[in-house]
Amino acid sequence: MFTDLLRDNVMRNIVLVGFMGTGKTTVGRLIAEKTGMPLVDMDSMIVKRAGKSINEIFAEDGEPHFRLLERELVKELSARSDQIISTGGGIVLNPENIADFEETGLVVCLLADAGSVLERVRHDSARPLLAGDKEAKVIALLESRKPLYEAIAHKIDTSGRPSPAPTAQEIIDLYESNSR
Ligand SMILES: Nc1ncnc2c1ncn2[C@@H]1O[C@H](COP(=O)(O)OP(=O)(O)OP(=O)(O)O)[C@@H](O)[C@H]1O
Ligand SMILES: O=C(O)C1=C[C@@H](O)[C@@H](O)[C@H](O)C1
Ligand SMILES: [Mg+2]
Repeated sequence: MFTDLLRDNVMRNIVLVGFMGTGKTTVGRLIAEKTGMPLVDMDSMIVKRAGKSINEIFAEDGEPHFRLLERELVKELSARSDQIISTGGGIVLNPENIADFEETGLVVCLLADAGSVLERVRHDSARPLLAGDKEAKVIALLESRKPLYEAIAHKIDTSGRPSPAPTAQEIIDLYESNSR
């Protein structure tokens, strides 16, 4: 009985993790469109609930407060099923977040090399951790977080892929083969 419940629930969510600019939001949106499952973009939900931007949360309340908001939202979302969840890039910083998501979903890590990330986030100033010398920050942060992203079992390297569509389809195929 218990194993039946576990088996029924184990692949219910699709959770996208990865560094900034790897395409979690964009690919999540496409998967939601193709499958009809609802999308929860964690950054957008945090912004909506806080009533201020991520830049404002970091500047006014500090990064530790943002990580707490993320942690609370992970607990809430991992208790639900049948959603696509696009996480923020720093979700891997707390291993409890990944453990919780793995309980009820397929966790997929999107990877991209520094050049591809820079190309994708070049004109965007909504990411406080990349303020200032964007190139230096991407290279340093990507390097320091690499082991955390590499530790995720399912990974897709999106480097040099001009379109998010093949990545979305790959994830849908993986989800379907894991749900069978
Ligand atoms: N192959 C690709 N896959 C996904 N996104 C791509 C790809 N090529 C270019 N992009 C573009 O990269 C940009 C950044 O993607 P997106 O905002 O989805 O990243 P993210 O992983 O959600 O970042 P963050 O962690 O900061 O929320 C988007 O404008 C998207 O259109
Ligand atoms: O990689 C990170 O630490 C972040 C990524 C974004 O998605 C946002 O969650 C925020 O800008 C922090
Ligand atoms: Mg995003």
